[in-house]
Amino acid sequence: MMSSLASFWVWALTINLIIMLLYIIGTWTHKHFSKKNVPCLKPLPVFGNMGPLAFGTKSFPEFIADVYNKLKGHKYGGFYEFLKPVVVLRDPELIKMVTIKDFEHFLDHRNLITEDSEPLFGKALFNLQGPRWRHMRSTLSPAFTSSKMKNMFTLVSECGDQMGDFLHRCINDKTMKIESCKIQRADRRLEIEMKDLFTRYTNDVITTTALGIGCDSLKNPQNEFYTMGKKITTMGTLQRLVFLGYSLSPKLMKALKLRFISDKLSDYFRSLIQKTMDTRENKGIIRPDMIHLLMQAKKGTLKNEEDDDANGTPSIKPKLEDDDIISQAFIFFFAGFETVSTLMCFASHLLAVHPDIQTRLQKEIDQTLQENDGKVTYESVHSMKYLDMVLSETLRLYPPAVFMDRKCVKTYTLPTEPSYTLQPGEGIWIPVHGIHHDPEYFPDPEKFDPERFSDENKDKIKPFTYLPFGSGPRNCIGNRFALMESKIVLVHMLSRFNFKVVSRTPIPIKITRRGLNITVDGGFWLGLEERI
Ligand code: HEM
Repeated sequence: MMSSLASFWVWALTINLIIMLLYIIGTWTHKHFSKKNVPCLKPLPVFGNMGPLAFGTKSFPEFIADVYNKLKGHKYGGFYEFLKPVVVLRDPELIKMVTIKDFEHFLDHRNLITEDSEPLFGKALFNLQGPRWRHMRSTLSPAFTSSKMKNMFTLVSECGDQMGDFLHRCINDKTMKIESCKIQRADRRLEIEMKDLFTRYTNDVITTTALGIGCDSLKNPQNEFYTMGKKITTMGTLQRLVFLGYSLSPKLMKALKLRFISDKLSDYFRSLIQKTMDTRENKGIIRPDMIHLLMQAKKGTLKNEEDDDANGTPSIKPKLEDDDIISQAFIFFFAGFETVSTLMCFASHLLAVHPDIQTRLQKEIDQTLQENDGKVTYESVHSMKYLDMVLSETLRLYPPAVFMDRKCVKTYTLPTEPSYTLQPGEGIWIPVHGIHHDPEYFPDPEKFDPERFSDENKDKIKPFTYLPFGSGPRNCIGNRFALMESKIVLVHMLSRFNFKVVSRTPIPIKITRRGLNITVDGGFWLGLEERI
């Protein structure tokens, strides 16, 4: 009896000690901000302030807006990414300092994924650090100038046209098989899950422009590029856990060999690009696409018209290795597949729900096409002001990148009260979704109102409160391409079809709490009918 009582107490003491130890470890860093009198969110042991993401109780945008709103009244505040203290910037002036004026202190994104844990990601521009990032960014920038966009325009426009033709046939030819895509016939119209449709479009655009491979993912719904692209970019529950694991401890994830992308997928991608480059090299094929520009960058012959010196001598960049090229093509694919299709889903949904705005946009498109003999050209697409306003407002309401980050690389004292000095390695979050929904900057923030971006109004937007593509030298290198691609598909679609609300259209929109992709549960269903 005595011995079982003693062993009970030994067990109870041991369990208590373990709980206390875990508590001490799990809250070890959680006094970081309060000790410095910095306003901060109240953390939970181990999870810090990541609970809503870890437990799936909030969607990613809701989570970011919540962090932003809880720090209301402060220019910046503290947040715990599990055990890691992170500074959240709220004030536009501070965002300007960090992303532009004092950029030298915040050159890098936080590289949770390193080159040795995930080589394809690690070597890609987004993850590169310091001088290697500088070199790669200046090497790749010439691939994204207006003149290069103009050269790629036709390739992208062909994808938009191809999609329009396919949908036209779907409506008119009842014998045509469409089972593999999420498209259903209903009388003289189609009901379409727009995420499925637009990821097929972005897949075709990115395979033709970044990989140099022509593809028709509507006609050939199971093509391997689309299947692989979906696998790479779907951030489901497993990827969400891996992402959270990397936020908690990149070292642990590396030791456990847990990756975002399986070896099979990364080997597939690597050999695809390598083969394309070899074929181009051996057969002397030249095509106006990104792979050609990357191959020029590899040879050091990619010319940046804007960099030429005063005598007109072309500036030549240093050479790159095959692996560097493969990683950049991969990040273009990754970035282009998901973000642009997300933007297109929200844009088409908002247009269906606001038929007056849709009609006004169609009028602009019709008139511009009429003035250009019905042709969709680079100049005509870029001359459409209302189109630009509609997309800008969509990016405000639903920015596909809900937050951005920076890593401090040189000690920096924030130029505000309370004083706080960031040490090298410390992270910063900029809560884009929260800022875009702040009524102080965007009155009636939940209203879809393209007029905010009209010529008369756009200058009233406070600088550094509209950040869909980030800010400063580390902003999105693909922003021109993304906008061009989105404008092209809207022109092709709206010149031929109307977007309509159907019974399955999610109203109001509820962004999913599962996974990390910004999408809606049940899908972005819309009706599509031909214009008469
Ligand atoms: C609507 C579509 C897109 C959105 C909303 C978007 C947004 C962003 C944002 C917010 C960043 C971080 C910026 C910062 O930290 O200041 C970024 C970086 C980046 N984006 Fe995009 N992006 C889009 C499309 C694309 C496309 C189509 C490409 C490539 C073809 C691309 C390539 C990149 C790359 C390579 C970076 C890293 C830049 C660097 O670190 O120097 N993005 N993007």
